[in-house]
Amino acid sequence: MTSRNISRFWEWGKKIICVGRNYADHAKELNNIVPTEPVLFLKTPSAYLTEGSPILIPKYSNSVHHEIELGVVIGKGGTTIPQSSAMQHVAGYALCLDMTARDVQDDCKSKGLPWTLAKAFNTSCPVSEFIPKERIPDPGNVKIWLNVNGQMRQNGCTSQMIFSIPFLISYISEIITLEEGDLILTGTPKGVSAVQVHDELHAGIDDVVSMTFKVGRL
Ligand SMILES: CC(=O)CC(=O)C(=O)O
Ligand SMILES: [Mg+2]
Repeated sequence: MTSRNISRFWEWGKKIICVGRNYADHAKELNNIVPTEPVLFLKTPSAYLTEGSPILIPKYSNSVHHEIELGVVIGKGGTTIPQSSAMQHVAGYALCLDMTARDVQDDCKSKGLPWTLAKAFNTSCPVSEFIPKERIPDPGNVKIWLNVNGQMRQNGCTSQMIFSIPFLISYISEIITLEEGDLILTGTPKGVSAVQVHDELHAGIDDVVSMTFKVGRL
């Protein structure tokens, strides 16, 4: 059997589990209630995008927003993982975008429908290179930022998360068995806004990693 390389986790086709409203400032900017339990939703592996290919706005949306997020790559699977050992299940990190068709999400919310069309379309999860866990010793205290065409739009710190990474791993693993190669998106800080065709999105985690994506349309 050929062994797979975790540094290309996006090719493995495993789960993308997303946490919403994990930063109070972002929940408030969208007039959402600050949650007392994590809000979870999923993206499909066809959402993955790596640098060099454009983010494609789907035909059915006129308002796709950027959401910059720290992604946690699972290295060791498990069910009902205690918080105390949760970090032992982490292989590393990736900077991620949770591209969101906000107009469609608003419509789904008003009708009580799931967010799949808004969140899980192809190219809705651009990712940076894989970052081995040793390169981010304290993932609960790193700056994540994003600019669009050179203008800063998002500049947050993971210390602002409502639910910590160990808590999220433990909470999620009670409901969904985590597997090697799964990715957890940990939520976005404030500053989300709509992107336009030809925009250039440039984002980073402190001085650890940066990534650039262009926007196109289907
Ligand atoms: C309202 C949202 O889209 C929630 C979300 O994805 C987040 O990161 O917060
Ligand atoms: Mg998000």
